[in-house]
Amino acid sequence: MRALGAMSGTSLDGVDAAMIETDGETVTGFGEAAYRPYSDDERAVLRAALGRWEGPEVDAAAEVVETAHAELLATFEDVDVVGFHGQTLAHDPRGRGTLQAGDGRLLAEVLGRPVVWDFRSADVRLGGEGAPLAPFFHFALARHVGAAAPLAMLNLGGVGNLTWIDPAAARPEDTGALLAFDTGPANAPIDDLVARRTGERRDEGGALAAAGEVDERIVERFLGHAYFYRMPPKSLDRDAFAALAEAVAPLSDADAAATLTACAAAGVMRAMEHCPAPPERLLVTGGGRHNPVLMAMIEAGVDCPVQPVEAAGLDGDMLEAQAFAYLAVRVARGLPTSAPGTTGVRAAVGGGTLSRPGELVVA
Ligand SMILES: Nc1ncnc2c1ncn2[C@@H]1O[C@H](COP(=O)(O)OP(=O)(O)OP(=O)(O)O)[C@@H](O)[C@H]1O
Ligand SMILES: CC(=O)N[C@H]1[C@@H]2OC[C@@H](O2)[C@@H](O)[C@@H]1O[C@H](C)C(=O)O
Repeated sequence: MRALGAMSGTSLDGVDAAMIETDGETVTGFGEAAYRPYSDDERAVLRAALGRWEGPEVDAAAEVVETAHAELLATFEDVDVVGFHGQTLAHDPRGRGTLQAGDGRLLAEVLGRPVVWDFRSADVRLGGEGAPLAPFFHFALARHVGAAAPLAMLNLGGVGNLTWIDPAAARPEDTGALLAFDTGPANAPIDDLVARRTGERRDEGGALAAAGEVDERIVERFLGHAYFYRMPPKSLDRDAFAALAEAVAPLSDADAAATLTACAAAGVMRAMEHCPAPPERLLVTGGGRHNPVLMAMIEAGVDCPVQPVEAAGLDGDMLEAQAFAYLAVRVARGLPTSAPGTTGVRAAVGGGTLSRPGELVVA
């Protein structure tokens, strides 16, 4: 199938969309990709809805998400199925659940294509974390690149997530094939700091962090957070570490950026200790791989080579969009998308709702 995936990540930068060819098991090809940034006004609407479960802010955010996706996804041709992640506004799997803004029924109508959406709710209902979901795709990619030994994949988005993969397993849902979980906050606290202090959107190339000194006491206190004592699988809300912003408030811009970057790296180092066997290499995807200071700190703290996914011929800017294309095909085929090793769900489950054009009833 020619599947189109779309991801609007926790960094709130914009929508990534990418085509892949797959039967939901093997990836047979990669296709075009496109990106649509949110305008400052749109981003403000999304930001105002973060942490909310309902109300006018959430409705306004959903409209922004739907409009941006409709514009971007309509530019693709020959699409058999769309995987639409939406924008996570709130994530509390052990409490109120998980909320991704954007109605897939509406998108199916507008695009005239079947759309798979709401990927996380079923997993949460069955006792899972609802995240991360990219690991089943990471398993397919490990096969695609011909990995012969266990490897790890790290996504450095707003939040970080790690997947340890045994490519010798027959299927991703098999016991021992995958271990996945969120490592901690990654770029989100850095982006928020930079926005507050300088009005910029990110610490371009890690320049600010490179000019600062890490406050090790803050990093140590950060690692004392209960999250790091939980066994994986486990997942995080974007703003779960809000206290970090207060901790670095007294520091200079550069020292604060360096310290938050060190915290992101420290979360990854802790995470690597959970790998069931030493990985041959750590492949890094997501925007954080463009930050050389963050990459150097991670490299200094783990025992295996650390490389951007491009070293394996993959596209680290589009990998999550591709993941939701892949997962859409799995849902369409009735295959599972998460398992006890990836989300802690009680049994392997296929999460996602398939909506076809013509199903939407407007009251
Ligand atoms: N050149 C760069 N220099 C420094 N940081 C960068 C650069 N490019 C991207 N980033 C960081 O990467 C972030 C975007 O990463 P990405 O698109 O992977 O996140 P996301 O998909 O929104 O998040 P998540 O994976 O948590 O859902 C930016 O907000 C920024 O912090
Ligand atoms: C609830 C939610 O949207 N989680 C995101 C977030 O961003 C990174 C990390 O936290 C990961 O758990 C997940 O996204 C990726 C795409 C995933 O599900 O694999």
